[in-house]
Amino acid sequence: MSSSFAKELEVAQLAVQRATILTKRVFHNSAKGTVSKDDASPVTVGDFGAQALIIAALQANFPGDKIVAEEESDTLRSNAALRDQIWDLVRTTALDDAAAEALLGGAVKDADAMLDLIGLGNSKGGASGRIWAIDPIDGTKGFLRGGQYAVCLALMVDGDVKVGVLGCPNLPVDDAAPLTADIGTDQTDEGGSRGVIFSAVLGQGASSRPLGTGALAEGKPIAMKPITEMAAASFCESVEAGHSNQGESAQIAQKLGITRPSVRMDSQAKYGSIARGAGDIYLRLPTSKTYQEKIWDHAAGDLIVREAGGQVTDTTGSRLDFSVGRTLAANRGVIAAPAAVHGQVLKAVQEVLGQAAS
Ligand SMILES: Nc1ncnc2c1ncn2[C@@H]1O[C@H](COP(=O)(O)OS(=O)(=O)O)[C@@H](OP(=O)(O)O)[C@H]1O
Ligand SMILES: [Mg+2]
Ligand SMILES: [Mg+2]
Ligand SMILES: [Mg+2]
Repeated sequence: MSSSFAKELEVAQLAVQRATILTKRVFHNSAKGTVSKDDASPVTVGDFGAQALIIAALQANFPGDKIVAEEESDTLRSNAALRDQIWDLVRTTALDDAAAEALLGGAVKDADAMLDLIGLGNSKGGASGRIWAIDPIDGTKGFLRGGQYAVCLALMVDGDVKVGVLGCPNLPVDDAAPLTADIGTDQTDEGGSRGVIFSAVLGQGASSRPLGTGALAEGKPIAMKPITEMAAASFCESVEAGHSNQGESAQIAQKLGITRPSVRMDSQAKYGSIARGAGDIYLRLPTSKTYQEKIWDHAAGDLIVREAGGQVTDTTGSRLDFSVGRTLAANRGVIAAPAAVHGQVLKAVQEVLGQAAS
C-alpha cells in the first residue's frame, strides 16, 4: 500500500463533494425531513442521504475498511416515508463528471442497499487498522437555521488521522474573505461565491478548492495566519451555547487582550476557517462534565489545522486522541491556534478554568 494516500484523498474529496451536493438540495428545500434523535438532537434526510453516499464511495474503493459514522439506520427501517424521501435524494444525486462518478462506484442499487450502507457506519473505532470517521452533516442545527455546516470525512490508521476532508457549502470560496458566520441573503448563491472543500494529508500540507459539481477543481495550499498582535486576533466558537461555554471563552479572550467579539459559527467550518487564516483561534470549552466529544466532529478539522501550521489540543494541553473509540473519551474541550501562540492561549484557558498545569 502506498503511504502517500493519493487514492484515499481523491476518493474522500469526491465523496464529500457528492454528499455536499445532496445536502445543498435539502438546504434549499423547505421540507428537510427532520426527526429528533434519542438525545433530542435533530437529524434530517440530508444527514442520512449524505452518509449513504459517502459510505457507498468508501465501500466501492476500500471495502475492508471500518467506518465510524454519526447516524444509524434503525429508525429508517420502521419509517418507510422517511426512507423513501432519502432514497429519492440518493438515487438522483450524482457528480456531473462520468469518470468521477465511476470512481465512486456509481449509483446505489436500491433503498434496501442504501439502508445497509447507512448501517455500515457502526464500527466501535479504536487504535488499530483503517477507520473512516464520517459526520454527514456537522452542525445540523446550523443547517436547519440557514447557517454554516460541514460534510466531514477523515481516515485514521492505527488511531492517527492521515487524511481529512471538509465540505463547507456556505463558506466563501475566497480564502481571504473575512471571517463571518453570515451566509448573506442570496440563499441560491447564483454567483458561485460560496462552497469550498478543505483537505489535508498528514505530512503533505492542507489545501482548499471550490466545491464544484464534477471533476475536482484545482486546490490551493492554505496556511494559518501568524498572529502579530493578540488585540487584533479573531476567535470563533459554537453558535449553540450548550456546545461550548461562551462565558468562559469571553473571559479567556479578555485575558489574552482580544478586543473583537467572537464569531459564532456552526460546525467544523470553524477549523477550515482558521486553517486558511480567515480567523485565528477556535475555542471549544466543555459545558458539562459528562459530554464526550465525538471523533467525527473533530478528526478532519484537527488534521487540516495542524497541516496548515496550527496546534490542536484539549484544555489540558493534550493532543486529541482518536484511538479510544467513537468518542474523544480521553479529552476535554478543544483549543486550536497557530502553533506559535498556542501555549499562550492554553495558559489563558487554564487560568480561567482554574486548572493551570501543576
Ligand atoms: N453538549 C454538547 N457539547 C459539545 N458538543 C456537542 C454537544 N451536543 C452535541 N454536540 C456536537 O456539536 C456538533 C455541532 O458542532 P458545533 O457545536 O461546533 O456547532 S454549533 O454551533 O453548536 O452548531 C454537533 O454535531 P452534529 O450533531 O453533527 O450537528 C454535535 O455532535
Ligand atoms: Mg457533528
Ligand atoms: Mg452530524
Ligand atoms: Mg448530530
